[in-house]
Amino acid sequence: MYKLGFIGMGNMASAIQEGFINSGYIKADEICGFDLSEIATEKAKARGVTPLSDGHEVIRNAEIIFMAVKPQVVEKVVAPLKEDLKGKALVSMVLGYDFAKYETMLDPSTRHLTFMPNTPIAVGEGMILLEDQQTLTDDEYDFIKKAFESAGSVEVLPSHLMGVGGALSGCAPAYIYMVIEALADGAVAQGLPRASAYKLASQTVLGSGKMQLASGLHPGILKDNVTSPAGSTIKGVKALEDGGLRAAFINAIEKSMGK
Ligand SMILES: NC(=O)C1=CN([C@@H]2O[C@H](COP(=O)(O)OP(=O)(O)OC[C@H]3O[C@@H](n4cnc5c(N)ncnc54)[C@H](OP(=O)(O)O)[C@@H]3O)[C@@H](O)[C@H]2O)C=CC1
Ligand SMILES: O=C(O)[C@@H]1CCC=N1
Repeated sequence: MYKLGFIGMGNMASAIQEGFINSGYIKADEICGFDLSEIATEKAKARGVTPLSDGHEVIRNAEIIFMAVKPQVVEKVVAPLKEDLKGKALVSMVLGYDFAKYETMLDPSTRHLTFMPNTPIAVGEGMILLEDQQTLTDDEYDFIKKAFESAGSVEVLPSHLMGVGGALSGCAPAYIYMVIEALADGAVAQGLPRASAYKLASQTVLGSGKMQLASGLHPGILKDNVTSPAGSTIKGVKALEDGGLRAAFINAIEKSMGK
C-alpha cells in the first residue's frame, strides 16, 4: 500500500479519488492533496482526503504523486517541485504530457508514468490508458494498475497513440452526455417527463456499451439487430445520417487532438 498525494484536486482528480475510495482499494486516509481552489479543497476534505498547504508538503507526505493540474500550468507547477520529486514516483494525467516530455522536466531519479483517465472512474466504470513507456518500480506499477482496475478498465498504449486514445476515452464522456441530453430532449419534446427521459437515455447508453463489450460484435451488427425492416429505428437512423452524426463524431475526435 502506497500513500497517494494529489497536486490539483479538480474534476478529474476528484473522480479518481472517489473511484479508488468507493472501490475499497484505497482508504481515504491514505490520500492527501493540495489545490489552489478552496472549493476543491473543501470537497476533497468531505470525502476524507487530507488537504495540505502546498505541493512540497504533498510530496513529503506521499509516495506516489498524482499530477492533476491543467496542461497550461503544469510546467510552472513542476519546476519548483523538481528537487522534492527526486527519488519519488510521479503519475501524470495531464493531456499532452507524455513520457518524453516529462523526461525533459524531471530529475533522472524521479520515476514516472503518464496515464489518461476519464471521469466515469468515479463510479467504477473508468477507461484508463497507461503509456507503455514508464519508469515506476514493478511494485509501484503493479499497485497503480490494480488501483485503476478497481475502478475501471485499463489499456496499455504506445506513446504515439496516447493522444488519440485520450481524445476518445478521455474526452468522449462529454460527447456521450450530449447524446444523452439530446435523446432526452427529443423524448421530452414528444411528452416524456424529463426525469424518465434521462433515465431511459442513460440506461440505453449503458446497456448498449455493455452489450458491445460483452458480445464483441461489430457495432453495425448490433445496430442492424435493432432496425426492423420498414420499422421505426431505420427512420431514426436516416434522420441521424441526414444530420451528419458520423462525420460530427469523427471530426470531434480530430478536434480533440488539437487538429
Ligand atoms: N476532466 C477530465 O475529464 C480529464 C482531465 N484530464 C487532465 O486532468 C487535468 C486536470 O483537469 P481537470 O480536473 O478537468 O481540471 P480542473 O480545473 O477541474 O482541476 C485542476 C485544479 O488544479 C488547481 N490548480 C491550479 N494550479 C495549481 C497548483 N499550482 N497547485 C495545486 N492546484 C492547482 C485548479 O485550481 P484553480 O481552478 O483555482 O486554478 C483546479 O482546482 C488536466 O491536465 C487534464 O488534461 C485528463 C483526462 C480527463
Ligand atoms: O478537456 C480536456 O482538456 C480534458 C482532457 C481530456 C478530457 N478533458
